[in-house]
Amino acid sequence: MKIDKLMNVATKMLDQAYAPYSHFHVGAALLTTDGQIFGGCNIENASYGLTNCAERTAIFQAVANGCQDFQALLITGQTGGPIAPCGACRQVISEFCDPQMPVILTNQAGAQQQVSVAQLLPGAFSTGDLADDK
Ligand SMILES: O=c1ccn([C@H]2C[C@H](O)[C@@H](CO)O2)c(=O)[nH]1
Ligand SMILES: [Zn+2]
Repeated sequence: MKIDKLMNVATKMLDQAYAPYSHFHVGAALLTTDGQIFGGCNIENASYGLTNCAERTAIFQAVANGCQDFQALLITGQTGGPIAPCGACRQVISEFCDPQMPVILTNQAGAQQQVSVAQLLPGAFSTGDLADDK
């Protein structure tokens, strides 16, 4: 897998982050099954709750460009250890990525931890749960 390439893209994304409130920059890089890479950064708002995380920016960017098949996601930030995606991102990742897809959690100091989508959000609410009600 192109982990080095994903790390380069995610690291470049740190410079695009719009984070005037937290000053905490996050970058993500999403690899499609056909080999394209979509980057994402966090984008904050004066109405704090409207903030969009780097992971969701990358996924939405890919979907808006016609890609919904993914093989890996890498996330990086200025954390002490591997960065931990928030609950909202875990839910959105679960919507678009297979439970077994690798997610590589990193920081800028060289930490790297690989987990699966299922490990990030065990028992995720999904489209199948909606059908149960009908
Ligand atoms: O995995 C993460 C964790 C946090 N953030 C952003 C949201 C906010 O802009 C800032 C501080 O929470 O970092 C992300 O983009 N991804
Ligand atoms: Zn998030």
